[in-house]
Amino acid sequence: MTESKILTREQAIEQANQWRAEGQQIVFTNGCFDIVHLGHIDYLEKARNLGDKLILGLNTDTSVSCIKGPLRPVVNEYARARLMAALEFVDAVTLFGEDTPLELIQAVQPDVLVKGNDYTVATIVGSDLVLARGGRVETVALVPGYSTSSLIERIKQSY
Ligand SMILES: Nc1ncnc2c1ncn2[C@@H]1O[C@H](COP(=O)(O)OP(=O)(O)OP(=O)(O)O)[C@@H](O)[C@H]1O
Ligand SMILES: O=P(O)(O)O[C@@H]1O[C@H]([C@H](O)CO)[C@@H](O)[C@H](O)[C@@H]1O
Repeated sequence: MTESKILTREQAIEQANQWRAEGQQIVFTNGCFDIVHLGHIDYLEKARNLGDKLILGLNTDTSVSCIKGPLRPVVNEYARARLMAALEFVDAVTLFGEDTPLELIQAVQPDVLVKGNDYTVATIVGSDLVLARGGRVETVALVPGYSTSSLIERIKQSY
C-alpha cells in the first residue's frame, strides 16, 4: 500500500539517513497541495528527476489555514497525504505543522531542495541550509494557468 510512504518525522529522518547511506541523492520539496492539479504533478515529477528519492513535506491542515486562510484547506491532511503518497515519483511524505519546513529540512538534510518558480532560490525556506551543506536549490517552471486557488474560484463561479 502506498499509504506506507506516509512517515512520521522520526521515520522520515531514519529513511533519509538510510537512503543517504546507500548513496542516494535525496530531493526535498514541500507544500500544501490542496486540490492537486497538473502543475503539482508536473513539478513533483521533475523534482524527483533531480535526484534519486523525493521526500515531500506536507503542511498540516492548521498550517495550511495559517498560510492560505481560514477557509483552507478544502482537502484534509490525511487525504492530501494519501494522494501525494499514491504518486509513483513521491518516495516519502511527512506532515509538518510549523509555518515553514525549516526544522524538517534541517532534520532531513536533503541534497536537493526544490520549489516551483513562483519562488526564487533566495525566497525558498531552507535554501541557506542546503547550500551551506554543499547541496543544490532548484526551481521548476510553473505550468501556466494552474493553481488551487484559481480552481476554487472557477468552481465557485460555476455554482
Ligand atoms: N502551476 C504550477 N506549476 C508547477 N508547480 C506549481 C504550480 N502551482 C504551484 N506549484 C508548486 O506546487 C507546490 C505547492 O504549491 P501550492 O500547494 O501552494 O499550490 P498552488 O496551486 O499555488 O496553491 P494556491 O493557489 O492555494 O496558492 C509549490 O512548490 C509550488 O511552487
Ligand atoms: O504550497 P506552498 O504555499 O508553495 O508551500 C509553502 O511553501 C513555503 C516555502 O517553503 C517558502 O519557501 C513554506 O514555508 C510553507 O510552509 C508552505 O509549505
